[in-house]
Amino acid sequence: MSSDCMQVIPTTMYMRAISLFTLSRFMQSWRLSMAEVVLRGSPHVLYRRRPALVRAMAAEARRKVSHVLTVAGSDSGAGAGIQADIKACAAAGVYCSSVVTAVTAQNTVGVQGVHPVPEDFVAEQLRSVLSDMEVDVVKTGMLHSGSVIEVLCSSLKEFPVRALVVDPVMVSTSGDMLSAPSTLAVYCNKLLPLADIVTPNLKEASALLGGCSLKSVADMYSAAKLIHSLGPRNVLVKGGDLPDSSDAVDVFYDGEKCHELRGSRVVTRNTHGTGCTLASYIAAELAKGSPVMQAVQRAKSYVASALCYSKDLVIGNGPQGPFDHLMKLKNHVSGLAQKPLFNPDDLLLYAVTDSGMNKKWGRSITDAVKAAIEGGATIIQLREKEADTQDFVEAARSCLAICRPCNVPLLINDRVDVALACDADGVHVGQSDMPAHLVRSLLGPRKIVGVSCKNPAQAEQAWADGANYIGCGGVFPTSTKANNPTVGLDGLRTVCMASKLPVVAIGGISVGNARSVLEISVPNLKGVAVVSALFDQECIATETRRLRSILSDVLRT
Ligand SMILES: Cc1ncc(COP(=O)(O)OP(=O)(O)O)c(N)n1
Ligand SMILES: Cc1nc(C(=O)O)sc1CCOP(=O)(O)O
Ligand SMILES: [Mg+2]
Repeated sequence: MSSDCMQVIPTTMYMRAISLFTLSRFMQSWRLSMAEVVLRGSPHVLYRRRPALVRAMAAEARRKVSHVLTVAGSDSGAGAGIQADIKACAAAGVYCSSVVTAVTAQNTVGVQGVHPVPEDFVAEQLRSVLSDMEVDVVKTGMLHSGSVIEVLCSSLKEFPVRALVVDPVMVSTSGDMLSAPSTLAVYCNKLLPLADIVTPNLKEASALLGGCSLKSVADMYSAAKLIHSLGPRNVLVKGGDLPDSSDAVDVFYDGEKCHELRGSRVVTRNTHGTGCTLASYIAAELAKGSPVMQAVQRAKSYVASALCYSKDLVIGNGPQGPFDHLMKLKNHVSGLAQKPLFNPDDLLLYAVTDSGMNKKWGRSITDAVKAAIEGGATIIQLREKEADTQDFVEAARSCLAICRPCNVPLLINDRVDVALACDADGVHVGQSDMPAHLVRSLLGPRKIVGVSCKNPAQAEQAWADGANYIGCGGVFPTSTKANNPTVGLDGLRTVCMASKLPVVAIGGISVGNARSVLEISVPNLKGVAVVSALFDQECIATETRRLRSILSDVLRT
């Protein structure tokens, strides 16, 4: 092939992959004028003159796909291993390539055979993927021998990636050994020091620590710290097998602090592959750019939802079935792709309804919600303390029909059942309502969960429980909520500074004092939540407009 030919073929392919947007951004960064592009004419001429530019443009176009490489064993039953990893990444919307370390014959009964792939062929697969594709994150599963681990470590040195997630698979959930005992030392000495996060279950944590017994959450704290001292940046010790616990408790240690992550235990036989799935989902979230703790929370919440959806699946006759990674694929995943995640800016003017006030002014809840949206409310919460369940569900459905076309999220106060029944956008709970981690696991990862917090400890817990935002109050005294302690502007500032989540201030806020609230100028204070300032007024739309204009004004200055 002539050198001209070699240039023309890749150029045409590259140019097809590049959007006009990418082209214009590159024209800016390469100081290339449109005249130059036009004068240089066809793509292959551009490539011949400025090959580095065209290659960089193509790389930019390619980087748009987040990519996890799983290095693991194949599970013929497809509940765990490579097959689970690919499905979990697909569910997270991330591309997943695979290097197979072993082929196993297994089903819902157990592991009938393991056929290891020779390490030089593992090395060849690694080279094929890593030398060609832009892998963001590598996730490891079954690594059956010390030499396979060594091969992986040297590949990672040659082709560094953004993060390494190590699921130290040594024993299958059915109790079968999946890696030789001699691999342990290589895991500890070579692989763990490279890991961004390692995710052992109780048996694996015990094996990594020389066989100590782990029987309580306190033991898990100690194990997490000891494993951290082996070199990984973060450790997640999974407590799914902890005896006598109605909750699934995991302990996450980031080198500074241990966090207890609680989720409700889903009673099902279909748990085969939960470890692989969790680690892969963490890898997928890291590949998309999530911070580690957020990646762990999202992965936990995904696994909890997948287990719920799979609890009655009947696949195979053995004691441990697989679960359904691509749950609700038909009607849900396509919807998820379009539905944006929670946007903290929506907290700006948070309107909370009150049926007593609506009754006083002779309005329906739908008219009140319509007026608040017309005036510029950015999120609505239905707080119906007295309503019968049936009436509440009906009202929520009618309000959703108003909010959805306006892209205004609708949350339900206290009542997860009502939110589920009408497919609301989320739920707000207080300290004595359903615990936020349960709300999160019942609603799944894509709904909004808000928690009322009056102090830093509650704010920290809300974050660990997987909430999206916190409500902090009462900022000022209020007659809308009885016996509500006031935290004042100082208390609000203290909570905002401690909170890793966005905050909305609540309690006694009105057009007269809203400016002083936003002016405490803490970046994660995103807005104000109000009841009487909007709904105990003659004209809701007018009052909402006044408040909105004050808030927008403070944000501009
Ligand atoms: C945005 C927002 N913040 C706080 C609350 C109060 O919730 P809670 O403490 O559960 O009290 P009730 O509203 O249920 O009486 C809220 N509803 N919204
Ligand atoms: C529902 C609620 N929660 C509060 C808290 O402090 O958590 S204060 C409050 C009532 C807010 O009503 P108004 O805007 O009329 O003062
Ligand atoms: Mg409540």
